[in-house]
Amino acid sequence: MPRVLSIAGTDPSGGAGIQADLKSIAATGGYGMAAVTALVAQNTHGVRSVHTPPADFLRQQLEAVSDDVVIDAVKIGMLGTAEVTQTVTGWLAEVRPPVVVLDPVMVATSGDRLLSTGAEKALRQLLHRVDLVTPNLPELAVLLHEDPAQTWDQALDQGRRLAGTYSTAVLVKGGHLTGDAAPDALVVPDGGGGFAVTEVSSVRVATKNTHGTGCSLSAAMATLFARTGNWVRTLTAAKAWLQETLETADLLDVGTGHGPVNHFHGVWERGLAPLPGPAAVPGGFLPTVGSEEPGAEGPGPVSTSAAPGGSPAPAGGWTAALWKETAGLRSRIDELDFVRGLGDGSLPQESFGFYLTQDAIYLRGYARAMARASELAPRLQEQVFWAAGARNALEAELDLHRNWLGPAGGTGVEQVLSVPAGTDVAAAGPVTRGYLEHLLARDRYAEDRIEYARLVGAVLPCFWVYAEVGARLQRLNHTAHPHREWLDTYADPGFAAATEQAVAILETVLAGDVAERRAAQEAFTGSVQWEHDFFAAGTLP
Ligand SMILES: Nc1ncnc2c1ncn2[C@@H]1O[C@H](COP(=O)(O)OP(=O)(O)OP(=O)(O)O)[C@@H](O)[C@H]1O
Ligand SMILES: Cc1ncc(CO)c(N)n1
Repeated sequence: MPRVLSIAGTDPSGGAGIQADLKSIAATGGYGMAAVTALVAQNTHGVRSVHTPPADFLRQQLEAVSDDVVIDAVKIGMLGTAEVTQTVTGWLAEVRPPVVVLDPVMVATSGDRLLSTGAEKALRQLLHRVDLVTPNLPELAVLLHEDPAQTWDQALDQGRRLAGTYSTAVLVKGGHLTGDAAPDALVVPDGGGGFAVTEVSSVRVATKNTHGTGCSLSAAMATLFARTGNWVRTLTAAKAWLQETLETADLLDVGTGHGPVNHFHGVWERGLAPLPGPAAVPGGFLPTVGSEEPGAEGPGPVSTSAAPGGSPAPAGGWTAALWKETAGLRSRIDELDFVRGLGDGSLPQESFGFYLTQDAIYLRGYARAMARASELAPRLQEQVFWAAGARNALEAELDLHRNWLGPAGGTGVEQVLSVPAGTDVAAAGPVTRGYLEHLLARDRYAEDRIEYARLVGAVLPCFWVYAEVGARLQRLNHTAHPHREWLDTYADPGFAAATEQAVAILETVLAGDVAERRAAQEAFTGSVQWEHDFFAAGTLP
């Protein structure tokens, strides 16, 4: 568990500053520590007064930690004075923690100043020493000596200038803009004068309880980066978590002004289940890498770095539980003659040919199920993801079938593909038919959101079981394996990354209400059973 140190001011009402940081670090899977820069008498209405202990005493706090504890990440918040800022800069130079995130706190949500004007110069020096800086729009403007951005494009431009000036990654935060979205973007200098810009947007939550969102987000970023080593993943996960804390903020009853966010709601809702492993992306927010240029290929807009040869991890407690629940069924899949034969290359050609022809029929229906999921998706990123998934099943995966079967077998595939979509396919075996009926049984549920939950559960095993089987079989692989191309497709890191995104969407759906959860769980378990039957049928040409 990463050991994360917050260096910040206090909020005795618990919503911002160090108190928020400790909650955020814990909620996102870190061990939280804290050194206090300033004692702030504040509540949900504003700041009453600030007491700054001697800078030398801050130095003693910092050394007490670093002399004893290995620090995996640092989050810096309110600094208050130039002397405090210089103390932190000096300590960082000696200790060199691996990750430093700076939230350049200048003004509280309430409008109260939290950084003396004389300290801005010292803050600029500190900027050279940090890995990520997370200014809100007014802070971004002050750091650049410019006027605050009025539009998101201006904000991104300013983000690029700040990143260029200080050679540091910048998280541009759109929380202060108006509109339906709460966009954020990571701007990372590429070393050659350019920038990689990754936008992660969420739907703006209608709540006045936003006290401490900036503190909470930056502490979560420090923690999640220590866990993932990847800024894009970190932002994706942090935003998904922050969104959940904002969506449930009104359930708290803390103060009568701008109340705090609900740091632990999602964590507790999931029943204190184990946190996702470093490879998992919790929540349903799918990043668009290079916002200027949406990903054109592959099932998802982004290719993250699932470990080659490993199968995708659950995205959180719900998917972990479901994955575990189907462990018995999945191990029966591994023991099937068909799957063993695929693994050791002994599978007869006719069996593989029969399987591929059935699979070609299946893929067309499967693509329809994903297209329907795209139609019903409540969030833009999911709409894009399922649409891309449908296209990928029809193009990349079907091409594999055509190529593999070659001209002779290909005739069979072309024949089944020439039948109009949605009509009865004479060549479909009973299992193919059954599986497709399960996937496309759309009229059983009246409400769209329930049908969406059911579809997400139903299509998921085809990603997840295949990514797992693909990864496992490839580990057994010999160089001249007859089904190598097939194994390569499903053991591909791009496929694993798409699977991770699909699993993250499933996690979001499962975290919905009981009806959504039940629909997704039943559909998922049903599809794992169908996957088993589909492979089992493959041995009977
Ligand atoms: N109403 C909202 N709904 C969804 N996300 C929000 C909302 N308000 C803020 N955010 C998100 O919270 C994070 C912090 O945003 P903001 O730009 O407000 O920072 P800040 O001003 O530093 O925060 P603070 O209120 O702690 O000073 C950003 O990720 C932003 O997109
Ligand atoms: C101590 C502290 N840090 C940061 C903020 C910004 O919200 C605040 N209100 N208080």
